[in-house]
Parts: sequence; C-alpha cells; structure tokens
Amino acid sequence: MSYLILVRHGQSRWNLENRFTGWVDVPLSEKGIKEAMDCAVELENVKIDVAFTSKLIRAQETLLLILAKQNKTGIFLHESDKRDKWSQHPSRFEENEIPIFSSDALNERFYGDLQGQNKQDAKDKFGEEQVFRWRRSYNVRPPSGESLKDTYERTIPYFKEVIVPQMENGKNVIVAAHGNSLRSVIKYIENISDEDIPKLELATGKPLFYSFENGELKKAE
Ligand SMILES: O=C(O)[C@@H](CO)OP(=O)(O)O
Repeated sequence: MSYLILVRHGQSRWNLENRFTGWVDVPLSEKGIKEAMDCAVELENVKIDVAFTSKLIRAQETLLLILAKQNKTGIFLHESDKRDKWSQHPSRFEENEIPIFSSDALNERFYGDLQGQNKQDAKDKFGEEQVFRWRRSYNVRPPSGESLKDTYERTIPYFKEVIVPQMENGKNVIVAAHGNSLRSVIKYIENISDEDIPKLELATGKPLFYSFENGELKKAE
C-alpha cells in the first residue's frame, strides 16, 4: 500500500486581499507561511517519497516548508535540464533527498479577466450568483478564463499518467497545489458529480489523505 497526500497552499497575499489570483504568481502571506508550517508539523512523521507541485510559487513555498520540517532536501527536476543527466536518475538521491516534479498541469484555474480583481467588487459588479457560477460551477468559464472542466482536462491526464504510476511503484506521494486544480483531482478520485462539485471547498494548508491499494485510491478516514 502507498498513500497520496493533497495539500492546498497556505493563504497567499492575494487570498488575504480577496483577489482572484489564478496564474498570477503571488507568494504566501505571513498567515500562509504559518499555515504551511502547521501543516508541516502535522506531516512531520509521514514518510514522503516523491513530491509534485505546480509552477506557482505559493504551492512550491508550501511544499518546501513541509519538506524542511522533515529535514528533507527537495530537488526540483526540470524537464528542460537536458544536460543534467544526474537528476534523471532517482537512484542518485540520498536518504534525505526527494525529487520534486513541478508542472503547469497542476496550476490554479486560469481566471482570465478576473485575475487581480477583488472578489467583492466582482460580486457588486456582476452579481453574487454570476460570480458563484464562475467560481464554483463545473462548466461555466469566467471571461477569457478556464472553467473547472477545462482545469480538470489538463490536470487529470497528468494525474493519471505521471502521479498515479508513482503510487503503483509503491511510492508515497504529496501533491502541493491549488484550490481548483485539487478540486479537479478530488472530483476524479471521489467520482463527484458535476452537480455536487460546487459544494467542495478546500481549506488552505490542510492535508487530505488517500490510500492507494490494488490500483484504487480511497479517502483515508
Ligand atoms: O483566486 C483564485 O485563484 C482561487 C483560489 O484562491 O479563487 P477561488 O477560490 O475563488 O476559485
């Protein structure tokens, strides 16, 4: 058996300011750093073999704080490092080192024209219901942005083709990512319907555990 841990990054500076963030690469707030450190304490004795994160700094900071508490050196393996044969060989990793794969497949939903806008201002301008549809429905796209379905369609192939094989090889995996990319992953794992997905909210910096056994992922209680 192996396991999967999903963690949404700690509060970012734009979460704090209540602004749509999407692919804008803002860092954690002071509270977000504390949330990530609290999460690290919770995970301190949990054995992690391989880590996945997005290309965005708030998720990467969260992951690195978690690994630091375990006294692990996370080493980013960049796909572009063609000359860097060393990092292509996981056997070269020391006991206290773990590989980190970062991919834009795990990025937050692209929020299009809403990025940077204050969420309350958007509700005042477009109405509460419309903003809720943009933020939480499965199919509705925010202006020039991605619907959750679009996010799902880039996140889930990566999850199935790159992340799941690690668990098939008996590795314990952590994924540090974002509210909507993780809502996609949870929708897939837990088979949540399009109608029910708007109800799923993820707290910042709170790990979710799944066990992987006989090819099946199950929520660990
Ligand atoms: O602004 C964003 O990028 C996301 C996550 O913080 O917002 P929401 O929860 O509204 O989808």
